[in-house]
Amino acid sequence: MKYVIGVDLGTSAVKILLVNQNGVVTQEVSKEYPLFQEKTGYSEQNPDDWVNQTVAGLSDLLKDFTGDPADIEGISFSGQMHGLVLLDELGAPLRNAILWNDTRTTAECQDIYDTVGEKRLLELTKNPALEGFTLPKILWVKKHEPELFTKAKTFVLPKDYVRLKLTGKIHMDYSDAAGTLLLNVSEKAWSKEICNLFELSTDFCPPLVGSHEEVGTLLSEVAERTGLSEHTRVFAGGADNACGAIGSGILEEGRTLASIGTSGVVLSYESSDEKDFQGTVHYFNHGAPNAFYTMGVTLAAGYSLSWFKDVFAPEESFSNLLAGVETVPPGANGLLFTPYLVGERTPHVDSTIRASFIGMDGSHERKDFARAVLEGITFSLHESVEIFRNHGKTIDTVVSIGGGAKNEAWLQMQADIFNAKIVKLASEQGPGMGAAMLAAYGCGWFESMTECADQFLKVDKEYVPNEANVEKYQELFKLYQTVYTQTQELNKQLVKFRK
Ligand SMILES: Nc1ncnc2c1ncn2[C@@H]1O[C@H](COP(=O)(O)OP(=O)(O)O)[C@@H](O)[C@H]1O
Ligand SMILES: O=C(CO)[C@@H](O)[C@H](O)COP(=O)(O)O
Repeated sequence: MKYVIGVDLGTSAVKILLVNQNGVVTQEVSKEYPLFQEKTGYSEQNPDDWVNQTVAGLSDLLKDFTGDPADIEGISFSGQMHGLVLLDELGAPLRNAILWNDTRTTAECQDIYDTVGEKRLLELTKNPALEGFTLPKILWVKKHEPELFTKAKTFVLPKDYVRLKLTGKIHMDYSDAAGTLLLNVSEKAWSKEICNLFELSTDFCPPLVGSHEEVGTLLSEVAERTGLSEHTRVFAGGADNACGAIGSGILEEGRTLASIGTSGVVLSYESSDEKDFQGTVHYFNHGAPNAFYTMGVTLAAGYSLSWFKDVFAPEESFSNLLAGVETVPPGANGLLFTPYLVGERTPHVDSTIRASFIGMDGSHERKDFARAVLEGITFSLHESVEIFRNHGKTIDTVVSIGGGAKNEAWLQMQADIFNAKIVKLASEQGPGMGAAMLAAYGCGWFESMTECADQFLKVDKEYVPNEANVEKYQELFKLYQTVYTQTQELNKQLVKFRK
């Protein structure tokens, strides 16, 4: 039997899947790394933690693998998007990576609008200037750490750094480059116009490749440390949401994905770059050749639940924490939660808004709070579903992946809040599966990504909306939406009291 490996470099951990030619996940390893939040709005990771944990994970996987390592034909990557990894001329990181959920760059986003113009930026990149994207982070380092910036030879995104250390070769794929705000998304080329306006030489941007393209083989010392064969073929891989889409079969018009990792996204396939959402949702290149996707992003989706667990039940498992939420009625007995722990992106581009619990009552128990957190996260994702519906998309079926697909009550809640059928696949690890599928397609096992999806992806269970709950949630969603407008000004005034 032949195998491929999908490496998903998430924000909480790297998750590695060994997948056989039938699409069955035969082994899984996960290794965590820390997140550094030195100040409010800051979010960083050490790029070498990613590499060390990926190598350690691959080595654990190979220790338990009973076959011949030469049968593992290919490996590919999925990675948290947008994170800035600045490299010196030797390819060493000059500082910690500044991540997608770091919102320190509001001033730099304004600079981008002032310099490029809002309309022109949308024409070139198909996206607005958002704090989480990479160009604002580059400009922040240029302004605040000028000496360090003079040593910067190039930049990469998180999974590109790991791939660089595994192969010695530097690349960035289109689906991830789309989130930098330096790519002309339609032309699939670095925008000379934007680079010139910010005095960035085009050498500063790494060579571009397609997600399924072969970029080399493993360095011999990496093969030795992991137990993999030196001949393992390495394929570029893609942005985690592009890979999540591939790993969930979002490969044709009309397909929708809800992914709840650290962030949460609602994503829709686009066969062309021609639709106009006026920047209300992100518009990126897909990991599948010549396709696109649109998506709305909740910054703290799974992160809200992990935060709640870390603060109020640090010793307990997620399943313990969520035990009993199904016995609490919709609306959590009058408790609402908004998940703005690190600010928000969709539909409110706002780096100063913070989360709220509204309606706390002396009778509330922990399970009411847990249900309110799940509902708040799901309401936030529903804001993106509504944007898509308001632009004429039909959303009647949604594939759910990530943490949100690990809990039955949460899956049913998604069906009731989105008022759509929710599909849970055999593996909820969409991005890792998508990366494995890119390697399988790259190895030539299939004629197309769709053929690969037909073979690899299996439906496990479907959840249909409960009419009575749908009605209750429609009323609650309107109340949820007013919390943002009612707390926006209050949060601005609280900024000076934050860390
Ligand atoms: N058993 C569970 N039930 C519900 N949610 C879970 C469970 N286990 C993990 N999660 C959620 O999933 C999130 C992690 O999802 P994952 O896709 O691995 O994230 P990332 O790719 O960002 O590292 C956590 O933040 C947590 O909130
Ligand atoms: O910023 C975005 C998308 O624009 C995030 O979705 C990141 O890509 C992080 O993903 P996870 O760690 O939540 O998977």
